[in-house]
Amino acid sequence: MLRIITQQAEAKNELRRICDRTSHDGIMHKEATVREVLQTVKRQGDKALLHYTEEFDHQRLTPDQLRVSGSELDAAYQQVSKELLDAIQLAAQQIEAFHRQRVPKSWVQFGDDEVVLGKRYTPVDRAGLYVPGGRAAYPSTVLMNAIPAKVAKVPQVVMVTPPGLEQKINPAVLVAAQEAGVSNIYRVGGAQAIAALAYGTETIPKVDVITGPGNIYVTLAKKLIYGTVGIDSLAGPSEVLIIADSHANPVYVAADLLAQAEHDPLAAAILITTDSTLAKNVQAEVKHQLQDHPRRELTEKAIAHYGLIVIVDSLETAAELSNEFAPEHLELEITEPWDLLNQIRHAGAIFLGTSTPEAVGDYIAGPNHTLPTSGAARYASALGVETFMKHSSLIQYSSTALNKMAGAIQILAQAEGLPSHADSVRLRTFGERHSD
Ligand SMILES: NC(=O)c1ccc[n+]([C@@H]2O[C@H](COP(=O)([O-])OP(=O)(O)OC[C@H]3O[C@@H](n4cnc5c(N)ncnc54)[C@H](O)[C@@H]3O)[C@@H](O)[C@H]2O)c1
Ligand SMILES: N[C@H](CO)Cc1c[nH]c[nH+]1
Ligand SMILES: [Zn+2]
Repeated sequence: MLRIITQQAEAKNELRRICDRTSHDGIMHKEATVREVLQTVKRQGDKALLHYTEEFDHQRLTPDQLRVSGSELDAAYQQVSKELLDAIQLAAQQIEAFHRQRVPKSWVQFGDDEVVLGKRYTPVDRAGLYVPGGRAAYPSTVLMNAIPAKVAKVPQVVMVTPPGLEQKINPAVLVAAQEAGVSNIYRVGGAQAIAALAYGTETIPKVDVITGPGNIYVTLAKKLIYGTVGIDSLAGPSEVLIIADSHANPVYVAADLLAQAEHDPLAAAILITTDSTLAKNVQAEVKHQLQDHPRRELTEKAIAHYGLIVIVDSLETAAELSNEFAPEHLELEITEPWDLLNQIRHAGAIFLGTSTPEAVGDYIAGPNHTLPTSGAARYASALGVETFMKHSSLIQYSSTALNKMAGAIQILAQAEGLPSHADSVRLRTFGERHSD
């Protein structure tokens, strides 16, 4: 049952609890498991991957099965319908068109005294994509991760994904990977896959950056491994927060809540509304739509633990509560969504108006669906081309410019107790060492 809350203080507490659901005490024992998995893969390589795949995915693999073979990749095309291939290709075009619009560009600026400053963008050498595959297959996530990497011109893009039942990865995932130019695919999921990409094993190459969403184990592994390797963001169990007024359709609102809840028992689905009738209708509609739901058990779990309806007195209050939650997806199902937009400060992706279900963004609109969750939208953003790039600062000084700045540099260096810093400037300008 989706609960309805009317008290602001209670709503704030509940929203905090839901936001923190991936870090509360009950989850901490999972962190211990993940730490052990990371250490064991670091020490034992492929042997550990096979061990954990048997333990967590219940699949017994041989070392040569870790890498998906060319014949399996070819066969995948025979196993997807023409309609599915067309949809994958359409989504790929839309995602590529969106991501090509804002490719970071190197720049230089010429200032006074022949000073040149700038930034030079370069791709990472090797990227590793995590494509989830525990409770659903995600060909859309392949595209959302591989296409920005390709646009960034990353020379080598590899992918990991859970082995699937009977060692068979969903063929749509394999087709999407080929359409998007992934060079190698490895049959391993969970924290062990993240460890393999971060440390490298006999079969899987060590990468420079790991991107892609995943469940709590994957997300904890990314958090713990950061620094050994770059990561995109903490894109964990999905969440949606919908702000709706009396004009919203309860049938659509309920469907949009369930569309995120069905991802994971740890998914979150929240409605904040100014209309108490809508609240009751959505509550009834969620119950109705769950009746024949093919993923009823897990969706009901998410709704029961991390589902919520809050009734508020104004859209301003709704925006304020939403900002505190910082949702992965925010839907504005209100008559004037653009008017409320300037009050929204934190959200991974914002869907405006009643004809924009979040699923449009999951599959086809073009913006990336790999988004920060559990409050990370307060400081992080959607995956993008820039995730696969870094920039080097460019600085060139003439002797005139150096002479002008020499005094200030030496004073700062002395204040920091770093005499050689001061010398490196003084020797070029006056020719005396600090000891002279
Ligand atoms: N935020 C985003 O951008 C975004 C996008 C798409 C999907 N998602 C999320 O991705 C997740 C996909 O989850 P999933 O489970 O379907 O697939 P997944 O691939 O993320 O996780 C499956 C893996 O988890 C590991 N695992 C399962 N139980 C374990 C246990 N008890 N101990 C240790 N490891 C264990 C297994 O090795 C398995 O391969 C969902 O939470 C979904 O909401 C998020
Ligand atoms: N809603 C997910 C991000 O939380 C992305 C997705 C992929 N396929 C379906 N949905
Ligand atoms: Zn989704």
